[in-house]
Amino acid sequence: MELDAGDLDEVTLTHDEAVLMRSLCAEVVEALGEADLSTQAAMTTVELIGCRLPERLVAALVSFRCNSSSSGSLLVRNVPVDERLPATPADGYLPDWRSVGIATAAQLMAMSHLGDIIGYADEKHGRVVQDVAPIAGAENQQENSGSAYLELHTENGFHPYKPDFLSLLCLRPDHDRSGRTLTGTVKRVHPRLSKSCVATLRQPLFRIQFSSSFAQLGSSGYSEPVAVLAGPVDDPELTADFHAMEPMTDQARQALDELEAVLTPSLDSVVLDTGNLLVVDNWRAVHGRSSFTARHDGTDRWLRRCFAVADLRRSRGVRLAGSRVLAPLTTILADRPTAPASMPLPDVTHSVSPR
Ligand SMILES: O=C(O)CCC(=O)C(=O)O
Ligand SMILES: [Fe+2]
Repeated sequence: MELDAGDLDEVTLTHDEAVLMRSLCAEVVEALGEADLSTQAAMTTVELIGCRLPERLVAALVSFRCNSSSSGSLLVRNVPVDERLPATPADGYLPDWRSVGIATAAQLMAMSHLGDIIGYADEKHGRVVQDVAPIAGAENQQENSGSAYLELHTENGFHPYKPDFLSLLCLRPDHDRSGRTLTGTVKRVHPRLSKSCVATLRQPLFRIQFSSSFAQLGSSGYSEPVAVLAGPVDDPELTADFHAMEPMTDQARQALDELEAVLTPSLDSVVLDTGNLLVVDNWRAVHGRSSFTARHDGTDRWLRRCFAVADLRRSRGVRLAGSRVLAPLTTILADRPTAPASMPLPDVTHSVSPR
């Protein structure tokens, strides 16, 4: 069997592979029973059973983990999900993961090959698999509960422990199949960026506003200044958010606008369908979503999202022993040593208001 997946953007599981994966999912559900998913014990169970996933799928995930892909994403089709799905959760919060146990196990097993799965106490009660569904009244929110165009972003780019990978598993597409998930990477477009733009994007002249679930009273509400680009010239790491990122100088604003103008026509887009798992390299690609119309009738678009980090030990001090859930961001920041007084602060005199 050819196991070097190379630069692969897509894998479709064969019938036999999907049957094997479904039986492993059932095994995970059975083994976990009533267990709390956000514990190390549950993740060990997932990982052990996940070692037996179809070799072709594991090879693609391992290759993506180590080499990424030219699009910064990997789409896996024909992933098993539960035969009878409950209604799309109207409040974006499924009471019990076991009602979609097969899909949950499938996503966790796949993600366990990309890194260690984590959740954030600030988001959906720290769940390690979260529901992404449109919420009535939140249509225009720049959050995954909205249905308007969701601008391109690095997931939790403002967070000191942002995920290295995220995945979105589709349980239901929207009725009109117009909600397209978008991904974009600088690897594709770097020759089209001007030299001065690249030089500016490599400086820490940008700060990112915390998304609402992470912003608590008393916090500054912004990340430390960050650079948009880092690392290799022809395949840089990218941290961007075209909604929540605030350039701190006029030059930084121009550079971010140039990046957005160059990136937008180059995007990959996919209408995720039932059983499609999209994995995104959160260091190489930004993602977003086109608009769609929600009906709030129990059959709306429904994705489930999961995060993984390459090095779980980095966050040891901000998790309880045996837990995969990171403490609230305000607690993490409050416990951090303050910057030495001599550290120069970026010039914020030309700051512009966020879009
Ligand atoms: O709805 C989508 O396709 C993407 C949503 C998203 O960006 C997220 O849940 O992080
Ligand atoms: Fe996102």
